[in-house]
Amino acid sequence: MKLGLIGCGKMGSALLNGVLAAGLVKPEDVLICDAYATAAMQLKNRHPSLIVVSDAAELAPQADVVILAVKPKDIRPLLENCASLKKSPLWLSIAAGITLKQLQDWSGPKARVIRSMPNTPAQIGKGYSAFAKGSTATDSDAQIARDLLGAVGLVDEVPEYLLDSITGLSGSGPAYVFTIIEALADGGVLMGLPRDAALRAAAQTVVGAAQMVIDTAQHPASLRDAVTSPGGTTIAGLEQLEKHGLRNALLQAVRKATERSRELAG
Ligand SMILES: NC(=O)C1=CN([C@@H]2O[C@H](COP(=O)(O)OP(=O)(O)OC[C@H]3O[C@@H](n4cnc5c(N)ncnc54)[C@H](OP(=O)(O)O)[C@@H]3O)[C@@H](O)[C@H]2O)C=CC1
Ligand SMILES: O=C(O)[C@@H]1CCC=N1
Repeated sequence: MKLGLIGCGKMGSALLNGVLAAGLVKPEDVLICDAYATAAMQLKNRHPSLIVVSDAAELAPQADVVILAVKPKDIRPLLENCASLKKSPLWLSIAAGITLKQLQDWSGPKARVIRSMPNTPAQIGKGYSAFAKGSTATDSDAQIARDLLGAVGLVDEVPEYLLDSITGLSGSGPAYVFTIIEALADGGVLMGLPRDAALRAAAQTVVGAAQMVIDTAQHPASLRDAVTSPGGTTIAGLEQLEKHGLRNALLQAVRKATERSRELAG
């Protein structure tokens, strides 16, 4: 399979680094391009066998599958520019908000399109992605999306209407969790821990707690109860989280981000 990547920015490079690390494709079978040439060269420096081409119109006919990793606003002109090419790849968009109907309208009625939403932990094989396929895409196209996204973490096929909420939760979610880790570490510093020790303790606590949710399949509330001794330290901390609205802050973050994803469709 010849894989193309259009847009070698933060998410495109995270995804490609993850796919290459997983060994799903060889770098010599991957074509890349970016409007900002330095972005493509940074990837090329890391994986010298990657093939750098000048633009999407040059890349698309040479690839079987193309990951579209440009900003939502750049998708339409890019696809319309490629719609008249003789050979069309399977388009795998990761753009927030851009719908299957838009992808199909802009790429032409025969084009095969998939809309997906990965997240940056894909870079280390710990991503979460969801995708939905367009009406002309086949089951084997869905399998390709499952293989590519699955090479860098967990993946689910979902009805398209769920993808904005997925974007608000797991697409944007790493940023919420980074903020939580930073704030936990600040708390440790406030209480006298050296900064590096506080950051290490905070990050590993988040990793461990998340892994327990996945491995034990227990409800988070039940796992939390096991930490929370009567009259102990944890309940004193939890009281403050409730008082200062952490739970509602996270609910509202996912709600706003989901609404923003819906707005991005225009
Ligand atoms: N960042 C994240 O965590 C996630 C992002 N996404 C989605 O991924 C997409 C990319 O986001 P992100 O990586 O953050 O963005 P970046 O801005 O980091 O990367 C996009 C790159 O694409 C380039 N580009 C724009 N137009 C073209 C074109 N026609 N041909 C080739 N390259 C082009 C841009 O160049 P220039 O800057 O010169 O325009 C830029 O270098 C977005 O649609 C976003 O919604 C999805 C999941 C998570
Ligand atoms: O902030 C954004 O719009 C992108 C989409 C999901 C994560 N980052």
